[in-house]
Amino acid sequence: MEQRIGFIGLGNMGCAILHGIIASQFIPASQINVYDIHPENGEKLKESYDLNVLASAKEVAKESDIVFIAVKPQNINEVLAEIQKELKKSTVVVSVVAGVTIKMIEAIIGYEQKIVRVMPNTPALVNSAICSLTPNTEVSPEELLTVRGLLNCIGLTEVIPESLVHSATGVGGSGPAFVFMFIEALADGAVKGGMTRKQAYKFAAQTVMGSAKLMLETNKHPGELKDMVCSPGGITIEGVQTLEQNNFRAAIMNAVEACVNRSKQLSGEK
Ligand SMILES: NC(=O)C1=CN([C@@H]2O[C@H](COP(=O)(O)OP(=O)(O)OC[C@H]3O[C@@H](n4cnc5c(N)ncnc54)[C@H](OP(=O)(O)O)[C@@H]3O)[C@@H](O)[C@H]2O)C=CC1
Ligand SMILES: O=C(O)[C@@H]1CCC=N1
Repeated sequence: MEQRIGFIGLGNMGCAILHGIIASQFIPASQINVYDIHPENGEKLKESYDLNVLASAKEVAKESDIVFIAVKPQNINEVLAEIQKELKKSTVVVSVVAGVTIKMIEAIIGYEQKIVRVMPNTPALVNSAICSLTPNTEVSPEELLTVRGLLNCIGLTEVIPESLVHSATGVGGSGPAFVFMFIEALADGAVKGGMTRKQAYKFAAQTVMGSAKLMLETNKHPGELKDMVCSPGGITIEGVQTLEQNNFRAAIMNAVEACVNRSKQLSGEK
């Protein structure tokens, strides 16, 4: 891949994507341009990778063919306003900013600019992300394929209509936080039973990872996989009943719904 990739915003999400891309060796670090308002964030990356730490968002926009915007929603407008004049017509702007719609971005950098909204998640750091992609009409199928190819090196990808990005945010973007809470709670249960914290985290994390891998690789329904664990008159079904009595599923659904609603609010939807 000859394209030069730019990152504006080197926080949790920007760095997770960047580390994942470099670890995949899909492109050399020398083809990556980065900028963060905190110079130390770029300097820290420079200690590990031979990438280009630039002095402004403008320079990243000027020197890159694909520009990832990975700042918080409250900061994106200033970034877009700053880079607008530097963007080439051929540059693809990739926004991972939750709740900020393509129209909101076009309103600042222009309706002819190529934009892809992406909703990634932090497992990008270990090349195990799920990223949704939503292009505007300026992005050609080949250009979308290029961006998708880049994101395929950090995990799974799915092209979705913008109407589904709120849900992708709730389940994919925010989902890892709920999974980590679940892992912590699983481990607490094991610690209550006498396991050390370290052992409990290892069992809990591997159980979640293994269960997800089992589902993704067998394509079996989660209910069927749950039933495979619940021996008749056995142990697991006791726990399942407890979770049902405590509205476990509803609690998770409500958490995703809360994220969807917040995303809609950020997008100016009712
Ligand atoms: N974290 C996640 O799991 C996910 C995040 N996202 C999205 O990714 C984006 C970034 O999130 P996250 O990485 O968590 O946030 P972070 O705050 O960790 O990272 C953003 C970085 O950009 C910096 N920044 C702020 N303004 C500018 C600017 N004008 N120019 C350059 N850098 C700037 C921030 O500095 P400062 O700290 O001073 O603001 C910070 O260092 C958000 O829009 C979020 O919605 C999407 C999916 C998942
Ligand atoms: O919490 C947030 O706002 C970001 C977007 C999705 C995950 N993290």
